[in-house]
Amino acid sequence: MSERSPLSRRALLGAAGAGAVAASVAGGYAVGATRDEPVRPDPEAVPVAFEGRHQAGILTPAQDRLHFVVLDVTTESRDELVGLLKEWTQAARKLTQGNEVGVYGAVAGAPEAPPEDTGEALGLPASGLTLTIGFGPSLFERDGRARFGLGDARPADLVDLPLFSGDRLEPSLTGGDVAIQACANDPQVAVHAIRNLVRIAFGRASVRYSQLGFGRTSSTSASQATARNLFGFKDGTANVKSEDRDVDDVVWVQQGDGPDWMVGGSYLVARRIDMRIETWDREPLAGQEAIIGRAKGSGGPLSGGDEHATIDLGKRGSDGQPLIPVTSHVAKAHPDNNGGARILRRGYNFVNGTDGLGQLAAGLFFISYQRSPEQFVRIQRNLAGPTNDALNEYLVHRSSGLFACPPGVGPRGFWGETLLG
Ligand SMILES: C=CC1=C(C)c2cc3[nH]c(cc4nc(cc5[nH]c(cc1n2)c(C)c5CCC(=O)O)C(CCC(=O)O)=C4C)c(C)c3C=C
Ligand SMILES: [Fe+2]
Repeated sequence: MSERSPLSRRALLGAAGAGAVAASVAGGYAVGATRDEPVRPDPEAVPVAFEGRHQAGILTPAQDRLHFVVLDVTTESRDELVGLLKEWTQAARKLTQGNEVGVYGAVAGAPEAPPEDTGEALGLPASGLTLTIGFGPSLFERDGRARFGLGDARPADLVDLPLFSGDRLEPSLTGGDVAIQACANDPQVAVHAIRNLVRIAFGRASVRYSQLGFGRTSSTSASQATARNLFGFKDGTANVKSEDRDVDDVVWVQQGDGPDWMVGGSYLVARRIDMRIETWDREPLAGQEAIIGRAKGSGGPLSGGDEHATIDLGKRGSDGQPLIPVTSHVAKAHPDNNGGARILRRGYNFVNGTDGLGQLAAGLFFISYQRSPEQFVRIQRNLAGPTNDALNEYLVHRSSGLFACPPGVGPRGFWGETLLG
């Protein structure tokens, strides 16, 4: 046994505190707590449980940082794919609990060999790290040919998302076989996790693209304050929350929805949406608010009230016009205008430096989870296009991906066991 195993990275370096409060937290709820008693995991000390009925990182209160990676599987051997998923799971178990990858980790191995763990998270706590995996349509079938014997296992609605009006997708940022979402309250912890998982995949899968994110643009628990996006608006106010009565219906695949291996799982949509920041910044305040449909300061709907007041799409001003313009983003995205469709948003701001014109290469890495891809498609169809959502003038959708996230794993299970086990 290595000298540090099974201690956490922080315990290894002698920092106090982390181990003492290592209470187990399942998906953001303390063990024994009811669904009505959300707890806010201490971002520094308390690891989020890796095992459970559902994968963590979906209903878990959204952490502050993201590293999202999409990979293509380069082996065509089912055994090698299963081997990779098992190794990833073993590493993910350790990483999410604040431990190093491998038996000897970063510094306890043979000096002649490259370390098993890359080491940049030594001394850092688990930082609320969650790792969530999803499988793209191309893992099952490519160019009309089944892969890994999975042809019949592909859920009928796991197909590439349709091209929406106004989409300017870059092929290198679109599709992909496997997505892994790392969320943490420390960016170095999220980056370390993805770097080590990618390293483990060497020879079996290669990176298609990855994206760093900061400043969560959605809260997923009523215990969280609403953060702001790069247009300066509170984002996530009307999001589905883990405490909502109907959250299971919105997010988790149920028996009878499709293949049994997805029961307890969820569909992940990822879209890199570039935001025309400089153009937006020239828009007067009242114009910005009319485009969103909410007040910039409080986040309250333009129909009146504070941030969490109910939106009244029918309320009219003295001029007879709806107080929330019909082309505003919230009007177009509202369930009442989308056959009741709702989604759990879990996106992040990003800035990829500046473009060739000196403008911020920034936007929102949109992530949503839903029981069926149709929920997202319905809303996005209503938003997309120049004559629909007024916000579109300031947005460009650059990437698109749909991934089937299997249910959670048990103590001896592995990621994707219900599909490939
Ligand atoms: C297809 C789904 C959605 C995309 C894509 C999307 C992009 C996007 N949104 C904002 C900013 C805000 N969105 C807000 C609300 C909101 N957005 C969606 C869906 C998509 N947004 C929904 C379902 C809702 C809730 C509608 C409702 O029921 O009221 C808000 C308001 C605050 C809030 O409720 O979260 C803002 C602000 C940006 C900047 C963006 C792309 C870059
Ligand atoms: Fe939105």
